[in-house]
Amino acid sequence: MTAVEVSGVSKVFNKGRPDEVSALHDIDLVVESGQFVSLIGPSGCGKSTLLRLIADLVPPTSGTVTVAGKPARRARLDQEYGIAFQQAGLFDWRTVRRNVELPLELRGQKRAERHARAEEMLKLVGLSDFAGHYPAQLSGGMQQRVAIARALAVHPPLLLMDEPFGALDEMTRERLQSELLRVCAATGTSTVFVTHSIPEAVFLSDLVVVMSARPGRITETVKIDLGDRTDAIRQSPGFFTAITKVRKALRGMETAEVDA
Ligand SMILES: Nc1ncnc2c1ncn2[C@@H]1O[C@H](COP(=O)(O)OP(=O)(O)OP(=O)(O)O)[C@@H](O)[C@H]1O
Repeated sequence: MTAVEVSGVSKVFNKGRPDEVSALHDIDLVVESGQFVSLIGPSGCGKSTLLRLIADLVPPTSGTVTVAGKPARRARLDQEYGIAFQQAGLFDWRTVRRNVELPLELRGQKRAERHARAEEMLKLVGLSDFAGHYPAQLSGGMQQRVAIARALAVHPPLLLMDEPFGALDEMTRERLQSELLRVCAATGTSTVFVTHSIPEAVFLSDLVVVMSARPGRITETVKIDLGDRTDAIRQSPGFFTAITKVRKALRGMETAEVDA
């Protein structure tokens, strides 16, 4: 089954008003089960809007969005996906464990079950020792890991992430990228990931979707075939070749030479 299917989707904000914005035009996108797909493109090209459409946080003006074989609204109600945004969005007054338990509480899960699942997720992101801490006692990277643990707590088949590592330093960012891939592989989760970073998109993805400036369209999808993502991959010729390919696609120069 496909994880996400976006067909002929356009989005116009404030339609018919002077401040009308055509944010997305005729988007077709398929994310296969277990695939990691990144969205990249210039600021304002509609990456976040596309992610929000998949999450059913905004409705499309035209076209259809299917998640796990269901209309986006049904998928949202069934909690078919987890979301993690740039700000970790944790609740300050809840401990780390109780932040991770929140989506399970909303599902009406029993205390012991919630507890066990939260422990399992925190172990997965390497934060077992911090379960009783409050978010303010953690670094930004640790808070992001809690947000990822929370997004994964209900074992959603799909993870939607909007620049989750944007505010982090380069070393932490690279470490979390590797952790995220490990967690997704362990749980079989499909991911749609918005980023501004070409190396990040290439390192993480099976497919990098390149979008053009407003109204956002998909101009190219670049398949990334790098095998196991060890740290050594970041130094490999294949990694740099893929980066150049995405950069060319972003510049709209499929054939011309550009500096790598
Ligand atoms: N709720 C809204 N109401 C009106 N316009 C909106 C709304 N949300 C987004 N837009 C507009 O839609 C366009 C696409 O915005 P979006 O946030 O999706 O872009 P983006 O590619 O994620 O940008 P960035 O890379 O800067 O985060 C922008 O012109 C933005 O102003």
